[in-house]
Amino acid sequence: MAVQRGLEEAIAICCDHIQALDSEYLHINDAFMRVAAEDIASPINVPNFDRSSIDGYAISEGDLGKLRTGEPLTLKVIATIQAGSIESKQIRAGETHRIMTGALLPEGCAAVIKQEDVRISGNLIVACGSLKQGENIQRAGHELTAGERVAPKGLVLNAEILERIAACGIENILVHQIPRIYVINTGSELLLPGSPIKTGQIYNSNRSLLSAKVAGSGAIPVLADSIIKDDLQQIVNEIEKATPVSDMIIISGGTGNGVYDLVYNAFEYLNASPLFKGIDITPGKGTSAALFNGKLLYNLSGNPHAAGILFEVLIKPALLKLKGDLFSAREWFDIQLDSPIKKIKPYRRLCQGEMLIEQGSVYAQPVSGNNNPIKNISLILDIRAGQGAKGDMVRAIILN
Ligand SMILES: Nc1nc2c(c(=O)[nH]1)N[C@H]1C(S)=C(S)[C@@H](COP(=O)(O)OP(=O)(O)OC[C@H]3O[C@@H](n4cnc5c(N)ncnc54)[C@H](O)[C@@H]3O)O[C@H]1N2
Ligand code: MOO
Repeated sequence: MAVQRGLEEAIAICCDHIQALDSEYLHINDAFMRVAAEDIASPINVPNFDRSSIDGYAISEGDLGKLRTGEPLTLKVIATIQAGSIESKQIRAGETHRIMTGALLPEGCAAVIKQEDVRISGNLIVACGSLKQGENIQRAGHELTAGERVAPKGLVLNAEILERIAACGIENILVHQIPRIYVINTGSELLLPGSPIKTGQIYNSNRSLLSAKVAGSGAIPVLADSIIKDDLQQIVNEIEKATPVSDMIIISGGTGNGVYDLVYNAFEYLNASPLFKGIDITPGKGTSAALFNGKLLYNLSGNPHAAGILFEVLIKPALLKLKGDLFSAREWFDIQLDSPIKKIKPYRRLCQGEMLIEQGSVYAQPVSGNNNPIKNISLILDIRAGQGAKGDMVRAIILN
């Protein structure tokens, strides 16, 4: 039987019932923002040869010692080495090779002197000043050694990580499949934006809210074609339609105990395994979840304010788990309220907030409900029973 749960318990129960989606190999150019499904290690040293880190002149071991005496040293330029040249050259005392940044060092090269630091006279250079052994040389494996980990399993592959993977010469990457999240909005009062509205009707804004939240979490929203009326059979049919084509189903509306709140009845009708019915938190206290054919079914409040907050705190952790993302979970942290909550209540509440920086310190400004002027919502605040006065420390997560 489904029971009411605390928020943390509800999150854990949902996460315990799912696992990361299967993986597939993708070409590196198609892997942006996908999640690595295995540790990625460099198969080679990067670079895989000793190279010059500057445009300059290669100095042999013997000539390096001479330079240390402080006397100017004249060397004959006998070659120019371009980056990309794979020809192995040898440098002898009394000679130098002009060498470009990133080019293969000639054998016997002990350091490279900057071209700005030499005087050029025909095919001779005059160098002076002391150089350290290995100066301006990048050794093989300077960036990465063969076998070194470039990206751990579970990491979202951003531009910088993809650059490192490419630098190792890896062409195909094993990544998790992207979760497809089916969004169903129930409510006989709902209309899609663009349709003429009659008194008593409202536009379905949860569809935009939830599909944007899904997309913003790096998953694919799959939207029900139409609005689903508060009708048991319609809800059941839509869940049956959604299950084979998605990895998780989010249904808004119908979490209450009114005559037409039928989503949970649909869960029961379908024999879905109940996970919880109700969460001990406001808003969203009517939120429920069940497991149907291995997929999580969530029922969020129809109230968009509640649906948005519950998506962030309850659904997002499960979505990250489905993605195989082991690193993006948000940590709750403590922050001071810059202004009071409208009404202090004797129970735990979640609310939206803005992060403010004042004189180098960070504060949270609560933003309540749907009927506020649009603000840059950057936080969700967790207000404990009795909290909410200016200066109170509350818990928060940053939205991204
Ligand atoms: N007797 C009680 N009634 C209510 C309680 C209660 O404790 N006792 N709780 C209230 C709270 S709090 C909420 S939240 C709602 C929960 O409602 P439902 O999840 O059943 O959602 P609906 O009744 O369908 O809608 C609530 C509200 O939101 C509007 N809505 C619904 N869907 C959408 C949508 N897709 N886009 C935009 N707006 C939507 C809907 O028209 C309602 O105004 O129950 C309270 N009642
Ligand atoms: O529980 Mo309602 O979901 O407070 O807004």
